[in-house]
Amino acid sequence: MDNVFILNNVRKGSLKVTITPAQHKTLTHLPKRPPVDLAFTDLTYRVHEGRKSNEKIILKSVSGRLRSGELTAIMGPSGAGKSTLLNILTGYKTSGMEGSITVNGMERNLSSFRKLSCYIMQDNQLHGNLTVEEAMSVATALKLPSATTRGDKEEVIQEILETLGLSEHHKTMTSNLSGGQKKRLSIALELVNNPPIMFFDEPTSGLDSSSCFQCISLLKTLARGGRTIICTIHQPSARLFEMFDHLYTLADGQCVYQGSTGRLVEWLGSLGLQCPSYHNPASFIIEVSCGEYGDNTGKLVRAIDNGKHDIRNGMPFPDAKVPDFNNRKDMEVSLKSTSQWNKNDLSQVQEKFSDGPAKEANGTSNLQNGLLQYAANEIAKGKGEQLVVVQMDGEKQDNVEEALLGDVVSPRRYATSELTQFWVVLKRTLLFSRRDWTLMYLRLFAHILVGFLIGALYYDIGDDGSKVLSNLGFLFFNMLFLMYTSMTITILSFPLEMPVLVKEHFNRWYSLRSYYLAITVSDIPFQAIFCVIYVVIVYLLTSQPLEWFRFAMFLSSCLLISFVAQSVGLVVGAAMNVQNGVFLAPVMSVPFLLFSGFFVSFNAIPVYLRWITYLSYIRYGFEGTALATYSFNRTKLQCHQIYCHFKNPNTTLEELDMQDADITLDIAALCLIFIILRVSAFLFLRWKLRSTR
Ligand SMILES: Nc1ncnc2c1ncn2[C@@H]1O[C@H](COP(=O)(O)OP(=O)(O)OP(=O)(O)O)[C@@H](O)[C@H]1O
Repeated sequence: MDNVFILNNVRKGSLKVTITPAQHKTLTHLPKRPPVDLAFTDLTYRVHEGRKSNEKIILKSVSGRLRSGELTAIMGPSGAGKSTLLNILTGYKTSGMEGSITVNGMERNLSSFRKLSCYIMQDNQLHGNLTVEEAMSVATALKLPSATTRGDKEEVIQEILETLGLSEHHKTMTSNLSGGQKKRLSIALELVNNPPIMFFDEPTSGLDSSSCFQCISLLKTLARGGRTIICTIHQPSARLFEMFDHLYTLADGQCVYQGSTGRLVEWLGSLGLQCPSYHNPASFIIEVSCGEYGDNTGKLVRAIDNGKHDIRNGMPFPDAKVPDFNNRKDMEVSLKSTSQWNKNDLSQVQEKFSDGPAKEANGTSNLQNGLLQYAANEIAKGKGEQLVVVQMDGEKQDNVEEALLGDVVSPRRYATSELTQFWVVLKRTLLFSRRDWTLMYLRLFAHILVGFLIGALYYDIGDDGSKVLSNLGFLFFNMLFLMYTSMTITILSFPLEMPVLVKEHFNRWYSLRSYYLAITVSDIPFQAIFCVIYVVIVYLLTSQPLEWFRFAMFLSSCLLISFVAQSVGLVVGAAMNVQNGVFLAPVMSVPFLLFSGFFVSFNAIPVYLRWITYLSYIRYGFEGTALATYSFNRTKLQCHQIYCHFKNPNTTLEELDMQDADITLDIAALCLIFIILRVSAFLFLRWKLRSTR
């Protein structure tokens, strides 16, 4: 970032410093999007704690307006409800909310709104194994329509990276970027489709003062491009605070200030709260909200009408009295002042957007419309009716129709087809596997090492009639080893993907279906290769029958067991966190191991417990390998002792109650369990994504 900042605007008495980026960088290659204003009225958010009757109100009927072309800060003491408000405005939280949210004066359609907005969460949520350039390529491949040419995508990437000061680092791995660079990359990724509304949760957290300044000045530049930029921020320095155009302050779930940052001190002064000289106004409003100057929250909330008033530059302070909309005179006064505000707003907007000047001639503005609607509703409520009146500024309405209605008409939720999303996510996942070779080598090493160990332990026992019981132990161990290796890998790795998935899926990069398909398909070839290597080693070293069809059946059972166990890992990984999963998955497997037919034969199991054997995938795998080894008219085994009870393979099958078993059924059962588990994992993942919101 090489923005040069100029200081201006020295005012009488106190030094008033406005920091303005001297040189605006423009992003010319991004898709054109309309300016969008967001308003919320009487927003209440409740949660139930413990018992259902224990209700907690987090946001208490707050209202506000967030305008395009402005950088808005949502501030307040810890626990005031900033993140909650942001989560509601983004659409991340939807349940438990009351009140109305409008987009350019029209009731928000969440699905369309999410196409216009992006939410950049506090912890960046980036994949560390990609370079900046690769991460940007993935973002452009997913967020720009497939029709966009490769050249155009590259231009978009180059332009964004240059504007955000990341072009020097395009080959740097994301994990090696500094905190500020990671934040800029998060912004760059979302900027690809040029969302007109961008939400940031604590964009400056964890950054030093210089990076904070760079970050906020970047947000300011984005706002100056006509976007609506909203971020929560804890307690900015005076220098940062001055950079915000608009401040929305919460205290205890209520709005204590809404308006331009420049008028905060004056407004508080008018209410008898004098900000000490040389004191940071941002700190002062937080201190006031925390009650350090007495209990002023009620007074401030009433004065600002819980966010319905807006303290604008150059406008008289609103009457702290709440207008009575049943009183016609009050309503006329309010509407008159609103129309004045909007003329002012419009002239500001005209200055700001050289490419899209607002037309004063269009007259009625959104704020005025909001008030008109509010007034009409208030009057209607008095008569026991509910009116919904929506009037709009002509230009904005066109924009919204283009962006919102256009999207509603379009059946597509995403910029690209699900096939493209699948392909891009698959390629990205394979790239991670290539980059993260440690885990791959470990898995390969484990399969080879254990293969040789087992081969040495059970060396040459496969055709020995006196060692059939040991051979059955070998068959069972195979199941155990393949089950645990494939299951634990997924339990450990899948939940780590979750935060990035939440962000990317919420910001409409891809559908959950394409993502899930891609990540489930991506590991299957690796697991298959490891399994084949292991099976070849142990099959040969233990001298199992050297017939191709037996080997094929043996291998198929082993492969299916590892795929099914991997699916169990996916279900557990999708449904719970690593700690719970690591404990629960092996514990859950115990009944399946007990009822596998190795420890107790089917006929010896009490009738009321036999149903568990039908659910035990280990049983089908064990039966499959046992049949491959001893069924299909296998000739008698060699016997080097006086008497070998299991010399005849049929005796072994009888002992295991497998003489009537059919390997086709075992394979079919494993395939069915595999499909059921994969679908269940998808459903759990969908549930988890919804429940985290
Ligand atoms: N699901 C929930 N159940 C119970 N209480 C909740 C829930 N979500 C939020 N809260 C409470 O609501 C209040 C506001 O939380 P929120 O995270 O919005 O505050 P915040 O202003 O962002 O705080 P901070 O600046 O510390 O992050 C807090 O007291 C929090 O404990």
